[in-house]
Amino acid sequence: MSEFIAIDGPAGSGKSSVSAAIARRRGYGLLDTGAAYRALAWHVLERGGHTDDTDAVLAAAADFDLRLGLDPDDRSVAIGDTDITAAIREPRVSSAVSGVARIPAIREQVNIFFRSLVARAPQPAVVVEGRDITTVVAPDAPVRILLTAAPEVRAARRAGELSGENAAEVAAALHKRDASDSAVVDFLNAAEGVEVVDSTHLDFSQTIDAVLAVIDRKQGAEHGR
Ligand SMILES: Nc1ncnc2c1ncn2[C@@H]1O[C@H](COP(=O)(O)OP(=O)(O)OP(=O)(O)O)[C@@H](O)[C@H]1O
Ligand SMILES: Nc1ccn([C@@H]2O[C@H](COP(=O)(O)O)[C@@H](O)[C@H]2O)c(=O)n1
Repeated sequence: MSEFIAIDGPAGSGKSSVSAAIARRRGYGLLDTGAAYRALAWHVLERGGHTDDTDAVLAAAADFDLRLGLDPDDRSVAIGDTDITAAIREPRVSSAVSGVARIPAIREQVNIFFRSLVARAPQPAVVVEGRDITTVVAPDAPVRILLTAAPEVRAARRAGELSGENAAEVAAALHKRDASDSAVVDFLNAAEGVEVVDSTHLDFSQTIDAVLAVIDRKQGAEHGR
């Protein structure tokens, strides 16, 4: 049985990039749970629907052949035979995704999918990153981390990735998404037993080291090392 390494945090906190680096370094799997929500949002839009329309989201979810793996070196996402790896990162999907994430039945459906992926994983552990992994998906995971950074730092990092986008608009969209998402699950405050790593004053490499230090300490305690 593969072990959960649960990492939550707000948008742009470094969850995906830091988790991928750690999974590669340790030979673990990587599960980007946000990619599943994004894929469903893309699917709703592709069917001509709107993610504010609960019936349209539920209908899309009933016909949702998501292909999402655990290989940190293969971050591809598909629905059936359609590769949507790049499409799910487009601003139109980022703006729509909170609409699918607010629906409890959708959260239950994707959580069943996540748990079954980890249960069948060939790796000894899977780094699972998202918003509710430490609290809902794997509240008993031996390693639970809230990765955060100051809002203006997160916005600047995200704006730095998106060439051609207006920095103020990128920041506004990121904060709007956090506001919508945090009304559904609390990923701004650490639940009991969850360790906080704040990367506001850390560079990328220092952040990886800080997260690895928590993982090593928690796994050592769990396995009596
Ligand atoms: N400590 C850091 N210092 C500098 N840049 C960082 C740091 N951590 C992450 N980054 C960069 O910040 C950007 C956002 O990181 P990433 O996409 O991993 O965040 P995320 O939490 O997964 O965001 P989202 O939830 O919006 O998908 C990336 O370009 C990443 O390389
Ligand atoms: N555990 C999760 C993960 C994600 N979401 C929703 O998906 C959106 C995209 O996530 P990213 O990590 O790719 O930014 C996010 O804004 C949430 O709406 C979620 O609800 N729970």
